[in-house]
Amino acid sequence: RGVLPSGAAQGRLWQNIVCVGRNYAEHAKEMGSALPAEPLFFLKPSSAYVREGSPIVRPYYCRNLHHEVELGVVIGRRAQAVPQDAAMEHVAGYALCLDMTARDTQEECKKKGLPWTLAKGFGSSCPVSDFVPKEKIPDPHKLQIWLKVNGKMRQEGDTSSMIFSIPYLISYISHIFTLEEGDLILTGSPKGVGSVEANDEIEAGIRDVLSMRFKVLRPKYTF
Ligand SMILES: O=C([O-])CC(=O)C(=O)O
Ligand SMILES: [Mg+2]
Repeated sequence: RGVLPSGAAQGRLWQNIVCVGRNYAEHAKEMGSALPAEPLFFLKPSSAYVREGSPIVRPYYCRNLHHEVELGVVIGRRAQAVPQDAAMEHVAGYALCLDMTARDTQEECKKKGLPWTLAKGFGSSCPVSDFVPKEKIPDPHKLQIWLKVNGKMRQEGDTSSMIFSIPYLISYISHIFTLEEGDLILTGSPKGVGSVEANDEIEAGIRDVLSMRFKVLRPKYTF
């Protein structure tokens, strides 16, 4: 229906954060990864959200914090084992998201065959923009998403280049677990991911729709 998710309306933001990896061929290539035959998923805790005005904090164990700009899809209605052709009825709208990644930690996890939680799920790893109701986005596969660091363009991608489409992803995920109102799906990063340092300013946007800014802080604690 395009209604604002109730949690978001109360400033509580989203629920589950489901991330898709390697959904753009050129990003898979820059990471040295093979193209996925099936979608790759991981989760972030809902406490990973940050909104504009709050900083992105590099986790203490990370020496190489990377930005990834991604289109977020906000679920508006419970989706359990939905077919692709009905999947978009479960979408309330969109948000721009950053999948902040401890890249050095992720490399270690990959080498050891360990899960990516430390690399992807730390507090403030999911900056999100304002909610955009779906009525404002006639075709989510025709959006240009971009990201600048300190005013310099780093990422420019077109959502038409996604390997797996939004209805395919919703249907696929909904056959694994139930998606609920307020859940957010990060649809993967285009190429151009790279490092950010303390005090850098990240600005990102969906062309002609919105933009957002976040500052990067050094870790509060070191062990
Ligand atoms: O860490 C990665 O490269 C996987 C990922 O999140 C993406 O492709 O957006
Ligand atoms: Mg990502």
